[in-house]
Amino acid sequence: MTSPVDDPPGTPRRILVHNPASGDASHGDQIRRLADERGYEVRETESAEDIVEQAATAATEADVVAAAGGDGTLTRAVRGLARADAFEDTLFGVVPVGTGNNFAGNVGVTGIEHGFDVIDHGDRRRIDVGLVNETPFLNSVVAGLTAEASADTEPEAKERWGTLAYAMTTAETLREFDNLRVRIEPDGDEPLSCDAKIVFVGNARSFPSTGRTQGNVEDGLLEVAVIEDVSTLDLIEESLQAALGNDAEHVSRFETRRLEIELSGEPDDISVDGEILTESHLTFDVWERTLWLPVGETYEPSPQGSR
Ligand SMILES: Nc1ncnc2c1ncn2[C@@H]1O[C@H](COP(=O)(O)OP(=O)(O)OP(=O)(O)O)[C@@H](O)[C@H]1O
Repeated sequence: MTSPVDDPPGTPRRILVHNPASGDASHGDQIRRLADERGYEVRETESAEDIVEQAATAATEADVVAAAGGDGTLTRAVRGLARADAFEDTLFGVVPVGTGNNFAGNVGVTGIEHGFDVIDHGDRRRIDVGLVNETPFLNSVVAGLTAEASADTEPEAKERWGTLAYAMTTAETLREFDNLRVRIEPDGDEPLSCDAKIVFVGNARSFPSTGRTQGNVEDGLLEVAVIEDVSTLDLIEESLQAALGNDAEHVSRFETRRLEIELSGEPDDISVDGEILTESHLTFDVWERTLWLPVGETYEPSPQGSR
């Protein structure tokens, strides 16, 4: 490929951080070919932590840092940009080669070649980055009954139902679960507290209320859906209703910048962009309109039904 020293002056330097294990791991040749044609240096990652490190290093060397992977890879690459304090002058490109590719879908990137095209020709937006316990996330965090089950959720179900697949998988486990304590601090409003079985916190992704899963990712707010303390059978019903686009009785929705969740007494599993972490207390925040991101044609800044 073209070496950076051969580039004419003023050519932006481009690095693609590639997770060779994402998805079905069959994309290596295509990624290298397209990257070469379009002037990217490809750096392959070796582990989850290596994604963060390689993206952080790339951000100090390049103007465009693209990540080829699934949601877990993209989130970690953004953590790398944060570590390098590089949001101001780095364009972040998305090349979807994962299983679900939820984030790519929500920003209008539909495939590998399209991902490269969007970096060159897409509108450049500045989007929010969510924070959970000071760690950046892109899509969503799920705490409660469903998070533990999410690791077992089939990729196909994940793609079809999104977050609801977790609820449905959980329903199969039929086990007791202590409530979560949730404290929401809406801007300019009194804080409010409630108990919940499941809390969904979305940034680029919303808990469907009208069937649409793209969240508003430029409003500085997280979309919170609280599923209250209902019996497991009610929970299944609620999940199905929500999947059908109906608002369900036990689902309360909020938009807020700040939120705290106390897990039930001891550390528990939560799902952060599909990866399982173990925590006992969650504090959320938002870096508003921070990440420079080229988006595809179907991206909508304020999608209907994303509340
Ligand atoms: N060589 C590697 N480099 C980086 N990560 C790797 C590697 N091998 C395995 N992994 C694992 O890949 C995970 C990230 O996978 P990723 O989310 O990109 O793909 P996916 O799960 O197929 O897609 P999606 O999240 O969109 O469903 C990391 O959490 C890490 O544990």
